[in-house]
Amino acid sequence: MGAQLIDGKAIAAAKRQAMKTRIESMKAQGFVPGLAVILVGENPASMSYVKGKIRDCKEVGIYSELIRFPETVTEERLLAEIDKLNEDKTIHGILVQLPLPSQISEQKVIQAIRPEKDVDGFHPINVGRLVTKQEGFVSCTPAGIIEMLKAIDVPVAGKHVVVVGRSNIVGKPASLLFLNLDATVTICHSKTKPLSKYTQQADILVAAVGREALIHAEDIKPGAIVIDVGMNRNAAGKLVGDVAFEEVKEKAGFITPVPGGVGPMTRVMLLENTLLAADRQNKKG
Ligand SMILES: Nc1nc2c(c(=O)[nH]1)N[C@@H](CN(C=O)c1ccc(C(=O)N[C@@H](CCC(=O)O)C(=O)O)cc1)CN2
Repeated sequence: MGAQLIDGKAIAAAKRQAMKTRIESMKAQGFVPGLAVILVGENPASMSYVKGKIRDCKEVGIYSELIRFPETVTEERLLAEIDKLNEDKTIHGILVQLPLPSQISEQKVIQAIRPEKDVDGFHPINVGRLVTKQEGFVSCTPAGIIEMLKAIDVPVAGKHVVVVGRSNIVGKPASLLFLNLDATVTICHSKTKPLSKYTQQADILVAAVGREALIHAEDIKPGAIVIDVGMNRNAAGKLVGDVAFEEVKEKAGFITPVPGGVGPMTRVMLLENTLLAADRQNKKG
């Protein structure tokens, strides 16, 4: 029997629909949630992601500003813009699209954003809050993965979750989120040998490495939930994940597609984080 597909696109669409009412009621109370998106350069993928974020904001009724800089912008200029947005009362969330050109320190930029406006959840204060299970912002892709599991009614407590990948954006925060939900977590990476020894034990397997067909059918336990975070272009230029989808879907219990799985959930969680930021800042006054 084949796996059930976890349709991230449909889950995200339902979430956006539900948000519209919430935003209407925020507006009725006299405030409009606002997001500023900073894009440096003309990387086609980044341009397309940013366009999607602005489109999502428009759809649900979030005010958005797109601020663009040339590839050659200085770190100082970028930091000055973030300072301005930190003070702007109409902006509740600030996002700087990554990656940034080499003359700019990503860490400096991330740390310049006020933690209350850090809707990407990348600021060390928000990472620390996740570590210590306090209220903050959680990075959008890991938060989207948890929302997907909620949508299909899969409890996480007591499950063995194996996360392959240890990036600051996905692998590490995903592992912490699962741990905070009482899962038993194993983190694997490029030096884990043999990888399949660990992945075969996973009730929930998260593949977040960025390598096409890293996970094959023999690498998973029958009935496992397989979450594919990979976004790779194959030889034919087609977008594919880290999981060999056609073979793994025959053995898994649930599986996410690429595209249409984790990607749309990443987008919708940015909207959720922006609403959360707006709510918190409105309450503080
Ligand atoms: N500041 C940030 N930069 C980056 C982040 C991030 O969360 N914050 N993540 C990625 C890019 N990203 C969002 O910014 C992102 C990538 C892909 C998708 C998505 O919906 N993908 C689609 C397929 C799109 C395609 O066809 O090319 C899918 O999976 O269905 C959403 C968000 C790096 N930078």
